Amino acid sequence: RHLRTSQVFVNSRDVGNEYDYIIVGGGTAGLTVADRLTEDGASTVLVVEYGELSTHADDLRTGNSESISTVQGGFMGMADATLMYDIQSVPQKNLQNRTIAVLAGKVVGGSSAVNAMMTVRGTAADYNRWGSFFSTSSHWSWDSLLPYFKRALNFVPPDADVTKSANITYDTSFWGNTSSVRAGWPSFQYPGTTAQMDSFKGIPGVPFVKDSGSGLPGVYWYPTFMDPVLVERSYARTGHHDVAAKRPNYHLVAGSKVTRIVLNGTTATGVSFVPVSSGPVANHTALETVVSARKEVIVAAGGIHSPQVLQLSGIGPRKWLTSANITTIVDLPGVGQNLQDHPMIQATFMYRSFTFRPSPQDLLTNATFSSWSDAVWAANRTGPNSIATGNAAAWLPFPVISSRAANLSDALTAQNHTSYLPADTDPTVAAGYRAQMLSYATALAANTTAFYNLVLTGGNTNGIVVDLHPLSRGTVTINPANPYNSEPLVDYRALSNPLDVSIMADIVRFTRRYHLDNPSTRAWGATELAPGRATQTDEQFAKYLAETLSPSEFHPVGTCAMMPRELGGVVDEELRVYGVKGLRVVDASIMSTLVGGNTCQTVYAIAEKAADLIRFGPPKAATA
Ligand SMILES: Cc1cc2nc3c(=O)[nH]c(=O)nc-3n(C[C@H](O)[C@H](O)[C@H](O)COP(=O)(O)OP(=O)(O)OC[C@H]3O[C@@H](n4cnc5c(N)ncnc54)[C@H](O)[C@@H]3O)c2cc1C
Repeated sequence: RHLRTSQVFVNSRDVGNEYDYIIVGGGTAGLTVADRLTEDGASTVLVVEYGELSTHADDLRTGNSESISTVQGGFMGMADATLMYDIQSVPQKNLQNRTIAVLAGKVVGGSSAVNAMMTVRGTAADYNRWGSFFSTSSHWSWDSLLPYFKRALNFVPPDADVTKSANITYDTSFWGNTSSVRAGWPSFQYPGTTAQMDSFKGIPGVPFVKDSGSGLPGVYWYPTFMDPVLVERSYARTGHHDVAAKRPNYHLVAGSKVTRIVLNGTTATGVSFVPVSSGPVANHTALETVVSARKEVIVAAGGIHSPQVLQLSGIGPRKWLTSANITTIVDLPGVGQNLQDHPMIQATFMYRSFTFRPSPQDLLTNATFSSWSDAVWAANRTGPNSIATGNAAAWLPFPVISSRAANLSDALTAQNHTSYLPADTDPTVAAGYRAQMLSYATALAANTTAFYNLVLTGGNTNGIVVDLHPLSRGTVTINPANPYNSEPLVDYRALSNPLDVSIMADIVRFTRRYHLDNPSTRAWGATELAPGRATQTDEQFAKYLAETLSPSEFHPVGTCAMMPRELGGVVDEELRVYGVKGLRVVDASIMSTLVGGNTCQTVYAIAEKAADLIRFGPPKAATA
């Protein structure tokens, strides 16, 4: 059975024996790299993807299911179980043993098919930090990534009338216009959103930034991963797969799980995969297909599954591999360590006198507004239904939100960092953690890294704030009881570094200040619903966070970190796996430290840069 084009297969029988490149995972990064590598018309690429190609008849123009293409609300994809992996974290010791849903997209397009479409970058300091772990002349820096951010997305400015009425600012010099992945804007904004942004002027020191792509922290507008003409999600499948699938040198096999990278000694020579439909299988089963890579294997299975694929292939911490009965080919202690994600903290406020109309709540309570909204959507796909999760937020440095930035910075420097890692952590991984914490200690006291995120929706209630740089580090481990047929064990190790409580407490305290003790919001009459005024001290916050914290905003990174090997790194600056020839990792897992923003745009930029590293090698200055 062939799907859509002759290059896309659901049956391994149709796959060739040998390709120049094999890409494990047809997600955000994998499809970007595949598109770029096949642009020359000559290099042959096979993408092996666990999920299916969405061929739903919901949308005849793009073949996407409505769960994927619908923009409104931004959450449809993640609520569709057919598109998501079914993973629960291990019980979180510091969160009253709660388990947490680990969300990741399982479909051609990966998590870009199901994400909330917020199109943001981190700050320049976040990207410079990655390079700083190598040298001052590293080619991983804001300046060297900016061209790849521009290549990654095609920015389409917002409608002139909406721009004017909502006071949207942007600067196209930070954007490109060539990619088939679009950064678009809804054709409507709620007036309360602009008011909520302006109200940050009531707090001294809050920066306002003209464009979300400028690498600066502050309050700003940002676009949506959306095709502004179709008013549908724009993602790696529509922007890269659909482009590459027209080329005879691009093949993708869907519904196929890579079980291991095939190694000849310590050289990657291909991959082995099995049909997902076959259910549980033993390793080296008769069902497996082995395909050879003439040049390279590129692992792009995402922050949760890339470390799993490496570990199943014998590349990882020897102790974990031995316990799962897997022969160690390369003892690489960092594989699956250093898990980071953005914790979401509940801080819920409700306004009694929010007079800005219409507001998002009117969609539910005002029949006239909601009928108008449906009518303009039906007529020409405009109006409130073109908003995903919103386009405005505050991304603030720690000294802006906390009076104890210098104290917490000193406390972080003075910590015995290793004591907050699992007891058997390899010394190289511990050294990398220490380097990260020292870098964060500087960042906590500086105005260049955003720690605080509050999304502004224009409504009369607001409930979630995000810690953009948690200090705690988790793990992703193959399940020793059944490594080939179970999802990996994901342990966020939430709040394992106790300073996270202090930082998150200050994040909530600042949110209180914004809503309750701010001349610009006073008239709105905010009431605090959570945590409630009784929660004041760090100790009280520790209890509140244990009860309510979600350690994930679905942005897992760091598990195949780009760091020097002596700092527990898994890949070098060219994203090559240490100790293995012909093998790279290209996806969210290579971020050594989280960026202060949702991760998808950064993944696209990493993948664009990786495609150049693969085709042309490192930039000239870096090799000189
Ligand atoms: C629910 C949700 C909401 C989010 N919201 C936002 C947002 O609003 N804005 C934002 O910027 N970011 C958001 N993100 C994060 C962002 O989407 C991800 O960081 C990014 O897409 C990750 O890209 P990736 O290439 O690393 O992994 P993915 O895009 O997840 O790709 C990995 C691919 O590998 C496949 N795979 C895994 N294992 C195997 C295997 N063994 N064999 C074959 N294939 C395999 C997977 O099926 C998947 O297709 C969100 C993520 C989620 C899950």
